[in-house]
Parts: sequence; structure tokens; C-alpha cells
Amino acid sequence: MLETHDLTVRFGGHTAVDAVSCRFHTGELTAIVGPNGAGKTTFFNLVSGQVFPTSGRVTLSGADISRLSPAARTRRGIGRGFQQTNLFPGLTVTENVRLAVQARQRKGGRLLRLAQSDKQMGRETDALLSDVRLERMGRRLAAELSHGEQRMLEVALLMALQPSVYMFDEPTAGMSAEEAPLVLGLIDALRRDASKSILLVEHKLDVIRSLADRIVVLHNGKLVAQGAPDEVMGLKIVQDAYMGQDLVNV
Ligand SMILES: Nc1ncnc2c1ncn2[C@@H]1O[C@H](COP(=O)(O)OP(=O)(O)OP(=O)(O)O)[C@@H](O)[C@H]1O
Repeated sequence: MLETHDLTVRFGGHTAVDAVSCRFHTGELTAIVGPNGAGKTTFFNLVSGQVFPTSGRVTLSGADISRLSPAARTRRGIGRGFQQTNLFPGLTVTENVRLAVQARQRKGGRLLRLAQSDKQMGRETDALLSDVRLERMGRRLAAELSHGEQRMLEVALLMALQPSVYMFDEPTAGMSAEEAPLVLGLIDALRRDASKSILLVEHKLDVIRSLADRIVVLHNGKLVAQGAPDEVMGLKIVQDAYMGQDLVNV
């Protein structure tokens, strides 16, 4: 289980995340919501290691990971999606996925050649490509894919690492109307895996409503509410934050 304990970070005089204590259980998708500037991205950065806390802790299965690098946290099972820097644009789609499969297996060394020689790795790569509907794009360079296809490839790379915690930051941003349901379907499938915990930062209410088992509300860096979607959606602070979106009837 992932937990934060009084997690706090200050930038100069500004407290971006303020004493947030929260548990993220396996088998649950938790949506982190709040108005612009509430601290959602900073909270994600604290969990995945891009930012270190001023005080407080992040623990995974009881172990303090607050001072580990992002790479070390990835090895422990924290998988954060949608950082396009994860892609190798000059390699093919298949090569990208194979490298991720291999990275998990930590064989090291001449990664690509080893990966290509391994039938089992090939099968796993094919399965992942099929999961993200890129099976016909395997020979294309990652750089040649559309924005939405690149994001699907990033999901495949993330899945290849088999994290215990998946973190998605606005996963459908910039996707076409045809592409968005694909990535949401994938997240929904991951959500059904009882051994995984999923954290989702999302502004779109329809996405939150269709995927979230639990909602955590941040406001001015503080955790101001948490609970089941039906309870939390009715709170005034959430109504105010999402003014203009149809909260009552969703
Ligand atoms: N590196 C930084 N240095 C200084 N201030 C920062 C830094 N990172 C974030 N902040 C500030 O912390 C606050 C929280 O920002 P954050 O991006 O986490 O909010 P958010 O909820 O993700 O907002 P949005 O929904 O607009 O993405 C903001 O006031 C922001 O300006």
C-alpha cells in the first residue's frame, strides 16, 4: 500500500502541498481532484520522486521512499505514465516496448540485441502492443506516431514495468475523440487488477465518474475531502472547483 504521512513541500514561502496524509489501497483507483494550483501535480511529483518533501514521508508497503530518486522508485513499483521522455523516438515501436520489458528483467548490457534474441520477451512485447492496439505499428519509429499513439506506447512501456502503483496525469489530454476511449479502457482494465493501485489526476468529470473508486480533493495544498465519488462530488468545494461542469446530473 502507498501512503503519505503529513507530506509537505514549500517553494519559498508558498506551501504547495500541506501536511497531506492519505492511503492508496491496492485494487482501487483514486482520482485526485481540485482547482488549478491546488497542488495535484506537485503531490504526484512528491510520490514519484521528481520533488523531495520539505517534511513528511511517502511510504510503499511500509518502507520510506521519500528520499529515493524517481528511477529507484520505479524499481520499487511506482510507475508514472505520460512522460514523453520515456520514449526512444529513433527506435521502432517494438524496440521501445522490448527495452521496457528488458529493463524490468534487469538483464543490463546490450539491451536491444539480447531482447531480440529472447522469444519469451518477444511474446510479451507482442501482447503489450496488442493491449494498446499498436500491433500493426511495430515497425514504425516512435517519432512517426501520432500524439495519441505515442501516449498509448507510453502506456505499454509502463505496463511492461509491471508497477504496483500506476500514476496517470490527465491521460487523455491532447488525444482525439477516437483515441481517448482506448486509453480509458486500458486504465479501466488495470483498475480491475486487485494487486494494483492507480492514482489519476484528471479534470474531466465524466472520466472521474466512470473510473474512480475513491476521490481525494486537494485545495491550497491541503487534503480537504476524500471518499466515494457520490459523497465527494456533492461537496461545495468540489462543486465550486468544477463550476461550469454538470455536477448535479453526472
Ligand atoms: N517548482 C515550483 N516552484 C515554485 N512554485 C511551484 C513549483 N511547483 C509548483 N508550484 C506552485 O505550487 C502550487 C501548486 O501547483 P500544482 O501545479 O501542483 O497545482 P495543480 O493542482 O497541479 O494545478 P493544475 O490543475 O493547474 O495543473 C501552485 O501555486 C504553483 O505555482
